Amino acid sequence: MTVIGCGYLGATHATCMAELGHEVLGLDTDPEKTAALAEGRPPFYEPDLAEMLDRNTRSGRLRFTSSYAEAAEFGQLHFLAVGTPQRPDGAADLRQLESAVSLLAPHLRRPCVLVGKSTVPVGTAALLTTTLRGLAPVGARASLAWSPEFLREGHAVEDTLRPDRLVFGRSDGDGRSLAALREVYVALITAGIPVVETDLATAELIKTAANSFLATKISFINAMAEVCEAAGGDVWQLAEALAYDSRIGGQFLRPGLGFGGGCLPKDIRGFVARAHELGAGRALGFLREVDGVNDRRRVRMVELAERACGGALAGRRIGVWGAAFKPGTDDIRDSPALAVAVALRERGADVVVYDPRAMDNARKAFPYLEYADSAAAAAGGTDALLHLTEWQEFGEVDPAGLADRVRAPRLIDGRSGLDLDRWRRAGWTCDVLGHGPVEVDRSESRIPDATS
Ligand SMILES: NC(=O)c1ccc[n+]([C@@H]2O[C@H](COP(=O)([O-])OP(=O)(O)OC[C@H]3O[C@@H](n4cnc5c(N)ncnc54)[C@H](O)[C@@H]3O)[C@@H](O)[C@H]2O)c1
Ligand SMILES: O=c1ccn([C@@H]2O[C@H](COP(=O)(O)OP(=O)(O)O[C@H]3O[C@H](CO)[C@@H](O)[C@H](O)[C@H]3O)[C@@H](O)[C@H]2O)c(=O)[nH]1
Repeated sequence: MTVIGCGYLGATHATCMAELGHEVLGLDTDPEKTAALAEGRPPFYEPDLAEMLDRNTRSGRLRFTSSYAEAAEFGQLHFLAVGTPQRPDGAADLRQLESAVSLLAPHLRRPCVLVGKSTVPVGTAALLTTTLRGLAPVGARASLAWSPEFLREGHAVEDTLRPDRLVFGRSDGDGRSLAALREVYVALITAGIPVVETDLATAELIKTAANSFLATKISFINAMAEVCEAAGGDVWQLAEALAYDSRIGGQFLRPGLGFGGGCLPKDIRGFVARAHELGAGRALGFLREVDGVNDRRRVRMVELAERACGGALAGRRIGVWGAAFKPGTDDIRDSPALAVAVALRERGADVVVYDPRAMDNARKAFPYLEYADSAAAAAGGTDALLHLTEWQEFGEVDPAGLADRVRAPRLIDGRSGLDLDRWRRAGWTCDVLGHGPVEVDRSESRIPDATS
């Protein structure tokens, strides 16, 4: 099989497929990426991936190329894992997918199945089927299926090898695609992973619906945080009490700085845009509010920093702990932490950032921010310290040792994971996003995605 597009999703998928015993050829148009992968080095940080990649490249089961002719010759199953980033108008940009199918199709010589794994607006598989039919030689008998991916960065390997479910979407009467997918995933299916076999449109929709639900859950609890701030309630206790209700559950109910990353923000916007095209825009109106609540978390964080600095940020030094959009990854796409860091800088603060894994990516994207090489160094000499990505390392820092190094021992916690009683005992003033009085109407304010 081949895996076309070897980014966060594709490199992990290719490696895990090889781990399951398949012969895999990964293809990417970025030669630096394929060169690193071929040497067994992932071009990004993902726990457990490096060792598995190294093992499978050394065994020869996993290889990489940038040649579509080679890929067409190699496999009868071609997974499509290229990017579907957000367009300026909010819709999904499908050019990488269109290009991948257009480049592969003319080389196909024997019956094969293309399987989309990228996250797409409903109707994309039908469009790509037309492209495929137009460009593939008749004898190739190429068909297209859609099997969306649900892995989380930071848990990508375990999520690929032990997913909650598999979704196989295929066009009417295309038993060949289903048989091929069942064969590829036989080990997982035998282990009891549920499979939903459906049509192409439903498969595409399942993915965007899942991400929309997750985003909605996060924004729901962050909306409760806004109300708690106004009413003097404690959103953490509220979340805990909701989580005991097994119908609600505790996952994706952590209040704080909200969601970022290369998936949830763009996927809810792409879903809204597509629903409008289909004349079903009203059905997804609530997702705009989900997005709006999420934006306001970033605005609120900046306000808390401003207040902690006596009302003005100009000339103040602010330490930012975290650059990745969440712990466990070096991915900074639409990172809430960096959006806040950039907004503080724009308001005149000197901002110094530290992240255990995402420093290189952050430096490349925001060379004008200052970077420190440790959590303690980022805190040094600051007027306020912001905890914005909940890496375990930050929870292990001794606040007493840090208090002497800062200009003022003020912490603002935008995430969970710090023992704030300990920080307070060490002399720190601690504000928590989600507590404290609301002072201004933020309905019109917005901090745009700093990484777009
Ligand atoms: N990152 C995740 O955790 C995750 C999880 C589930 C689904 N997804 C979805 O998977 C898709 C890929 O996401 P990602 O995070 O891996 O993106 P990414 O940007 O990290 O990877 C995309 C890769 O495709 C390559 N590429 C672009 N055009 C190409 C072409 N024509 N031929 C071959 N390679 C090409 C790029 O060089 C890049 O390496 C998106 O649709 C995303 O929404 C991502
Ligand atoms: O209770 C929570 C849970 C998460 N987050 C934030 O939400 C964002 C997304 O987190 P997560 O969903 O764990 O990360 P992703 O790797 O982006 O994974 C999502 O996006 C992928 C790409 O579509 C899907 O495959 C996954 O199923 C889906 O969880 C991050 O910024 C988190 O900090 C919260 O603020 N509160």
